[in-house]
Amino acid sequence: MSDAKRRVAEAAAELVEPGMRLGLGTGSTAALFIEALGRRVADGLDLPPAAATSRASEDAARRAGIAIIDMMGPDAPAELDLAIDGADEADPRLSLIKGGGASLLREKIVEALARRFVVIIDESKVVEQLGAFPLPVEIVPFGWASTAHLIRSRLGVEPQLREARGEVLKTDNGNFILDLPFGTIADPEATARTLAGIPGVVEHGLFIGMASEALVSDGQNVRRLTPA
Ligand SMILES: O=C[C@H](O)[C@H](O)[C@H](O)COP(=O)(O)O
Repeated sequence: MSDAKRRVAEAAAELVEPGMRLGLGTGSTAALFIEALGRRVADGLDLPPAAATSRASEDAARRAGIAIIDMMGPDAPAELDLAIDGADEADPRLSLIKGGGASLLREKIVEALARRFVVIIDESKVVEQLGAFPLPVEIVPFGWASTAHLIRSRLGVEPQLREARGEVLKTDNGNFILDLPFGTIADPEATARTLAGIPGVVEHGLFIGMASEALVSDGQNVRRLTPA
């Protein structure tokens, strides 16, 4: 699917116009978008500093010659023109599961600022119902097992603490990730509300009502999807 990722990344880079305030996503597809955007910047596209959604994307943007906003400082923006990011699943309403790369919190903060949020995905990510991809949830480390118990009892799913290289994974924000293997999420809004009401949950990877459109590729063509 790397041809598909490259095609949507390049199509997304063509959406960028001079002066646009951008949000830069995270993950393998977003990384290809950042590279493609960097080539346009090298060719003279003039952009104000962009908001990156992870340390990895900040580094990728700097390598590509794209200036970055200090999102820890007082100049973090109130609005962006366009955010571009990948996703793990998208349903016909363009409700998304995100966070496979553990960056869902910064992604949600940045993408909520965007007047237009374009999702770039390959065909394998388009689903009728969300949930085959385990739903990532960012939680604070304090009491993480208690938070997992509450999630289990309120949602009937067995949370898995995410590890990487044999250690508990820490996000860019110093938090942990629980992955929730629902199989199917019958009511994403209700699931999102339940998770938001559990102490210790910082944010979940359901992005509902945020995406304006998706660019989807099978490796040959790119089609545009809007929320059903
Ligand atoms: O935390 C990571 C993000 O939500 C990614 O955008 C998502 O996991 C998709 O990544 P990829 O483009 O590598 O499949």
